Amino acid sequence: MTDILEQIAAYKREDVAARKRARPFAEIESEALVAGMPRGFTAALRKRAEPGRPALIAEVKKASPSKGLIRADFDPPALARAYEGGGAACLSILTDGPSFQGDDAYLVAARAAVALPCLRKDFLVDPWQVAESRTLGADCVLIILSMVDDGLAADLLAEAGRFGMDALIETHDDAEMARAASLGGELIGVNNRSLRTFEVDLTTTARMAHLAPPNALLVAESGIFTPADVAAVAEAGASAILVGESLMRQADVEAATEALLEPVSR
Ligand SMILES: O=P(O)(O)OC[C@@H](O)[C@@H](O)c1c[nH]c2ccccc12
Repeated sequence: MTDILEQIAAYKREDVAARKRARPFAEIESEALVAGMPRGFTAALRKRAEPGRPALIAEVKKASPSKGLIRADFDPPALARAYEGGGAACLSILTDGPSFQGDDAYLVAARAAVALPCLRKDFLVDPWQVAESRTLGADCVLIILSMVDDGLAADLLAEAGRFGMDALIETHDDAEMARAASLGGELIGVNNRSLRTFEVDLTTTARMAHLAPPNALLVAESGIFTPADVAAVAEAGASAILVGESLMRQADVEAATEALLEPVSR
């Protein structure tokens, strides 16, 4: 059975092959090396995180394979400014077209509108994409362990480091957390949503947090809707949260961002 991850990996490999033909590695690499200073992504999260109050990575997300269209009125620079004003520490911008209606231009435009570090949210299957991400302004890339083997993950991580970028290593089960730890990941995410079944379970973070290396910064990803959800993953050990849908569905994104980060009294 081919699940969605395999489908995505297949079209990404084709897409990257085409992009590479247009811009060989030596060319994209030299562009990446002169693309300016990355904004420290992990550093910004560390600076913002407080005990019981995780730092927010706010996601610019138009649509998803599980939810379809999430936000019709979609203006990446305006959304980026709303997130910044509402207290986000960093942004995540989806650039995958086929599954998420993202675009490379959304990353460029959103980053230009704010001072926040930006994650390029896409599916990496080739180190060439890390260099490309830097040319688009990305300060951080995503490495989804369920899509890559250890050798490729290590190459992607090293490539990010070479360009001064951070990498968010995404896990979904105990075995992947063990792989993230042995890769020496400094920024490790637990996706509460299975990318294979789309099932969301917020307790995934709590079940896996104790396996994260103590020096890593832990990010709880997906399915976070309320200040109580934020408090629950913070209690489980997350120092940062990655939130898209729940904020994208609000008319006033800035106010919703502020409200989500409001501490809950218990
Ligand atoms: O919209 P949500 O449920 O708040 O989730 C955001 C983010 O975690 C999610 O978009 C995501 C996490 N990992 C991914 C990998 C690929 C695509 C998307 C994702």
